Amino acid sequence: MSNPLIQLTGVCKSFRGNSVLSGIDLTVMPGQIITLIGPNGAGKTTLVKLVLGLLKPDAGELYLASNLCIGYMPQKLLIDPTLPITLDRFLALSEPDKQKCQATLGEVGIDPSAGSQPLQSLSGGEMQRALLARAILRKPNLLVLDEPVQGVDVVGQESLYRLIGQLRDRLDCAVLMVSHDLHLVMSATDEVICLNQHICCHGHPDQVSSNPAFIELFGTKTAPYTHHHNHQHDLRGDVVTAGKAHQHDRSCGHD
Ligand SMILES: Nc1ncnc2c1ncn2[C@@H]1O[C@H](COP(=O)(O)OP(=O)(O)OP(=O)(O)O)[C@@H](O)[C@H]1O
Repeated sequence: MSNPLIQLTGVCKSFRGNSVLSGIDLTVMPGQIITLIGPNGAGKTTLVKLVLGLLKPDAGELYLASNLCIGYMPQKLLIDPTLPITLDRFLALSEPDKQKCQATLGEVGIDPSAGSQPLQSLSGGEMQRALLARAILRKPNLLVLDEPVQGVDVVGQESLYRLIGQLRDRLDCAVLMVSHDLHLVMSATDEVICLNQHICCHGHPDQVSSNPAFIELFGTKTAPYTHHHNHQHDLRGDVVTAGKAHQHDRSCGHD
């Protein structure tokens, strides 16, 4: 059996005496996709920063594998609107080989000719894909993604999560990501960790969605509902049946 890439045992973190994380146990195995989910202020980004080594735990153990190579995608990147930087130059800061950068752009679904565009001119979805391209340039064995679909419309979110799954398969890397929407990541994750300063519950997304601790945090209305697809969606995400589009709910007759 392979060794973990990351292992946290009993990790605690406080800021100015306020406990933000306590007793956190987390193991990330090679190839595994783990999603951290929790309300605002739950400590998700703090946990990510501990994994990245940007913060030190106050207590507990943090083990990082010696061969660990992390590709990080931040929640958002603030760029001065007057800064003259193209997408190509932005990627060159991480990887000087232009061909590799162009190939990576293609891999995340951006036309490589967009590389000459100012970074500030990219749409929200393109920017997230550009950040993902930068994160995978170093061929990491762990991708850390802090709210990767932020600012992306619902159809784009699904396709970005699909892309993350494809990248995991191709790069054979693990993924640790933060999300606010369990519904959307249901099919894209192997394990969900529901965090609210401590780990409230964890496991396969199906188990977590019916866990009382999850329902207490997110309510039954947001508890995700899943279905198997035997139908098509239109561009807005509605289901197309016999030429008519409708939105999914629990009363749908189809799978
Ligand atoms: N450097 C810091 N100094 C003081 N407090 C901090 C610091 N970093 C985070 N906090 C506090 O820790 C708590 C957890 O913050 P964190 O950003 O980890 O939450 P989160 O779950 O990622 O939230 P969100 O979903 O809103 O992004 C918040 O109350 C925040 O104000």
